[in-house]
Amino acid sequence: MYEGVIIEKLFTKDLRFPTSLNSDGSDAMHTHPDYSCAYVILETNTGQKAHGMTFTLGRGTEVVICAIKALENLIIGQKVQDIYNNFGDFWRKLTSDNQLRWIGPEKGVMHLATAAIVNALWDLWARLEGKPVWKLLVDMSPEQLTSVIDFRYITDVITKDEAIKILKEKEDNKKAREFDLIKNGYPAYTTQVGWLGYSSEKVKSLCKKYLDQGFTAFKVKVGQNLDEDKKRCAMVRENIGSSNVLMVDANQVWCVDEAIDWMKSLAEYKPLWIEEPTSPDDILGHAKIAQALKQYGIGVATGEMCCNRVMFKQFLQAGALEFCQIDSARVGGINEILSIYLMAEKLKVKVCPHAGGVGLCEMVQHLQFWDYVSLSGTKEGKYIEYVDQQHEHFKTPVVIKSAAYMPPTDPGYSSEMFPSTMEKYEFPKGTYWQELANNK
Ligand SMILES: C[C@H](O)[C@@H](O)CC(=O)C(=O)O
Ligand SMILES: [Mg+2]
Repeated sequence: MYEGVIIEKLFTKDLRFPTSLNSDGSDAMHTHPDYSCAYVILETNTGQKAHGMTFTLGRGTEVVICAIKALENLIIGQKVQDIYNNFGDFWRKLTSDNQLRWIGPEKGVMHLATAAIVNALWDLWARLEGKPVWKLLVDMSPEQLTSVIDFRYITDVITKDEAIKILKEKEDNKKAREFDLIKNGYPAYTTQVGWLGYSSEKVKSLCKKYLDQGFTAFKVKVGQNLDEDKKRCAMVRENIGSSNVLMVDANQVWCVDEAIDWMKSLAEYKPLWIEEPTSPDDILGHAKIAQALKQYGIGVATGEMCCNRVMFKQFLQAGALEFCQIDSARVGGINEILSIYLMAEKLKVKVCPHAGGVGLCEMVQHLQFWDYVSLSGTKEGKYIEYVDQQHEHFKTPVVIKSAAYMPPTDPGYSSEMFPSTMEKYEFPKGTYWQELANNK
């Protein structure tokens, strides 16, 4: 299959959207984010194109582009058959270049670059198979699926054989769950109501807007000022009512003990979780916070900036998170994310993906759909994050009905953006940025 198909070209685009102008996407740590992405287009000798990306916040996207270019020679000239016949081995080659790994390994800018390329490779595979990525994953046998994963460094928690066993145990009702997914979709929560820079009036009216659309779970940003947080949480709680779900997200601003104290003060608003209370690398710190907040019914959520499967492994082993927030544009793309899902399933931790960023909703839905149909087999107590930003730039944007993600049918990873978007928002030569520079 795919005989003679070779990856011939790799293009990159530095795409930036001026979201900081309206505080869209703002939080206590990232007060002025310009939602951006390092975007990759692969082209084969047959003319097939595929699209992938990793999410960035504006400045620094050019550094990720540089790292993607450093990996380019590992991709160009590859026969796609060789990649997909042994994707786990290929993924290891991509992350183990004996010189490049020194500036990682498997973390930081190099791993963001890996994610962008690997996401494009999955888009390509799904297009060649004529399926959306979620269906490509669902249709794989446990043996095929585990063959894409590099189990190095995680066999103390899960081996390939164990993973195959877990997947086999879930095979019986897969068809029924796939029907359910197509009919009812997958529950979403929204963060759109609560970006930190939004005024109280705006938060209030957005609560109403998303309640009217059927949302029952809402996330707000906290962490800059305790009195303001109390007012905001009280107001949101009053607007969404006591039976709906509230989550709060501090985006890493606190020290460990500060996080515990701050959250004790917000406990009366009954948040389901506190997200990223402290440094994303502090596993034992998160464990301490989780332990201290258990009595208040507040769980710890983290993962959107967790750099690789080894860190996730330790978070899971240490009981440092109750909600595991994989991110489709981090770690080394789908191959590595699948290993995190498998560890979370084995250690009975809920996966609630992060999606606050460009294209993250579009991509991550595929993974959570696969998890439901093939792995965890349940949606109970789980949500995919939804933010209502930049969807208009995608050829196949997410479809949300009654606060549920509906599975896409188009082949690929839903990651393709319009050429007109690139003409306008490529930095710095796109028309939007040129006009801005000229008006200055
Ligand atoms: C800077 C991003 O918008 C970040 O605040 C997103 C995030 O933390 C989330 O969606 O969760
Ligand atoms: Mg977050």
